[in-house]
Amino acid sequence: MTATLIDGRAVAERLRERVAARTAELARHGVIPGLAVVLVGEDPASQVYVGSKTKQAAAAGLKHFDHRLPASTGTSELIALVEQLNGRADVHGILVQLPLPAGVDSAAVLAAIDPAKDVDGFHAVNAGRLALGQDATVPCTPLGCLILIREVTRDLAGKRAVVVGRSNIVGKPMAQLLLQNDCTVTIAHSRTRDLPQLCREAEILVAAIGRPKAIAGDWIRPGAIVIDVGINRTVGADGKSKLVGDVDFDAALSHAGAITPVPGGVGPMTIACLLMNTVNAAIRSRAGTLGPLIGVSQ
Ligand SMILES: Nc1nc2c(c(=O)[nH]1)N[C@@H](CN(C=O)c1ccc(C(=O)N[C@@H](CCC(=O)O)C(=O)O)cc1)CN2
Repeated sequence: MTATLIDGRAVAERLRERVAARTAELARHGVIPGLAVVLVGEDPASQVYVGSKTKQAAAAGLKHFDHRLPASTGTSELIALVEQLNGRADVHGILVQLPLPAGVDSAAVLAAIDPAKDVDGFHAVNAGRLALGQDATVPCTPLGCLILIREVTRDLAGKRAVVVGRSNIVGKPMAQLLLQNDCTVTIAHSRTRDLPQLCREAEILVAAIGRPKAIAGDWIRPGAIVIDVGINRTVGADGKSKLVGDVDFDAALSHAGAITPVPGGVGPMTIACLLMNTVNAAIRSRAGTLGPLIGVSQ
């Protein structure tokens, strides 16, 4: 068996087209969704991600407001900026790029974001609403993973899903989304016993551990849907820098039914979902007057 590749770049492009179309409709009502992007320090990967976010926001017709601050910026200064952005009518979404420099209290900064403008879905109010099955802004990476899974099958009810990784921004919300879709969900982590055997039970396997090729090919149940969230920079045999996922992709190809590549899988979906969340925040800000939210099911 050779797995079908799930093309995250193509799915993200289609989602961005839907975002752009909805943004154009909002513009006819005088609303331009606005995204404030806060980048602290000089982390090279963060600079690339933030650059892609602002470029893609502009291409979809959103406004973006860039705040690039030195690594020496303190927690209280950042909170003051967030509070100022909370008060602006032209800012519908606030994104604080992570990781923040050591010494900044990230939790305090994220907690300062108005939950209605929390387009990353990291605020406790949104995490709580998601857990309760209420209308919530869902973190971009797990939302992107769900959309990719639904590209393969809409028949999720009763499926055995294993999420490897228990972070607040990927593992836990991913598990909530799968649960909402009637999967039987297990979250595995570094203390899980017999991880290979647990993974072999998974009809849907989401790997979000941040360790290159940690999931071996023979851990994968034949025909499983494998979603690889890992983006690990390694050095290839040729001495060049190479991105690899948390799954041993080459080995997994002969076991999985469908699999996301790295790069070109989950990563592009993260940014497309951020744009979707921002447009949805703009729609919600006008309490029912601007029509439906962009959904995952179209
Ligand atoms: N505030 C946030 N910070 C971070 C988030 C987030 O969702 N919100 N997620 C990650 C980084 N991230 C977005 O910010 C992100 C990571 C990767 C990609 C992506 O498109 N990756 C490409 C490869 C790009 C490369 O060459 O490095 C791919 O997988 O194809 C997009 C966004 C941490 N911080």
